[in-house]
Amino acid sequence: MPTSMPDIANHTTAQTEGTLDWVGMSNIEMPIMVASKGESERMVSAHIDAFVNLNDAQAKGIHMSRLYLLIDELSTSSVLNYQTLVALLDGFINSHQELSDEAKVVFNFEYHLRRKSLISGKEGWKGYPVTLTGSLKQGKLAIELSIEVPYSSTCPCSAALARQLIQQAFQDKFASQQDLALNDVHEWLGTTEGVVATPHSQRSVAEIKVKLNNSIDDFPITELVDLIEGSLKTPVQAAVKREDEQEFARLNGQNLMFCEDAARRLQHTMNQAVHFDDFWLRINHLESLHAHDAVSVTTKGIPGGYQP
Ligand SMILES: Nc1nc2c(ncn2[C@@H]2O[C@H](COP(=O)(O)OP(=O)(O)OP(=O)(O)O)[C@@H](O)[C@H]2O)c(=O)[nH]1
Repeated sequence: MPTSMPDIANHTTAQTEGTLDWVGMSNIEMPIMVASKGESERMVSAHIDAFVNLNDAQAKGIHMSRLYLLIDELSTSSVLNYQTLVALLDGFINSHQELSDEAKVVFNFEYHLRRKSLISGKEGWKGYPVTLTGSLKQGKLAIELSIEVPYSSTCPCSAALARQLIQQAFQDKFASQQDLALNDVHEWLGTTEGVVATPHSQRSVAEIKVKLNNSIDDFPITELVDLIEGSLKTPVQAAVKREDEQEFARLNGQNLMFCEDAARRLQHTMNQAVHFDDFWLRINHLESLHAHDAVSVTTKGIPGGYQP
């Protein structure tokens, strides 16, 4: 490297002095090997944000290349797990000794899991948007896992209204008949005149964030997905045969929910999951009745924890 190259970051001072909360890079694209509990390590295509604070009010700027190269080393020679995420944050701060004492890194990626069909025994891939965030602020480490889980929700109000129409249609059809033949009713129920109305369902998304503590070695991505899908009961499906679709219809009918119901279910489940220090969740029902969404938000509610 020629010795005469200007080094603005080191040899100039700020035009206007001031400390900054975060300085760094956003949307760095890199392949990253991710270690998740119970899964083989796998490569994901990550979009990464990397930051340190700028504590020196006069310094021109941080050394972005140092942050980039530390992440690059993780990408090419290591695996992302709890320990390497913490080491990365330490590396950010150590590489900026006179400038920074806080660090933050955010990994966004799609994580694919094999998911089983409801009845047929088939399997298929489902991709879940995952965000892993690590920060070291005032010596305090925070590691957070957030995930989005799509599912189906059927409106309980619409179901009740549809049932009423079905009852009315039954009345209209059979009220005048003296001897009701079981076969006639059975056959009629199998027609669109019998089930004259169907409730509306919607693609819904549970967004959930959890604080991880250092008792965790590997990121519990699958565990979190299983908890959420097991609680809601109607996750969207990958491989579907007719028997799976029928079971999905039954599960939807037996798990009618407003966005409040879904949030309370997950709240209950997450309160039982003792090894997550804190949680935040947002339920989004992408309505098919309305053009807008029905939304509910809740947290564990611990002092100093997540805010709604
Ligand atoms: N701090 C800062 N750097 C930027 C920005 N935009 C681009 N860069 C570039 O990031 C590059 C890397 O900066 P440094 O990490 O200081 O590079 P370097 O001086 O070769 O590396 P060291 O010798 O380790 O300090 C420089 O070429 C900067 O111009 C910005 O907004 N802020």
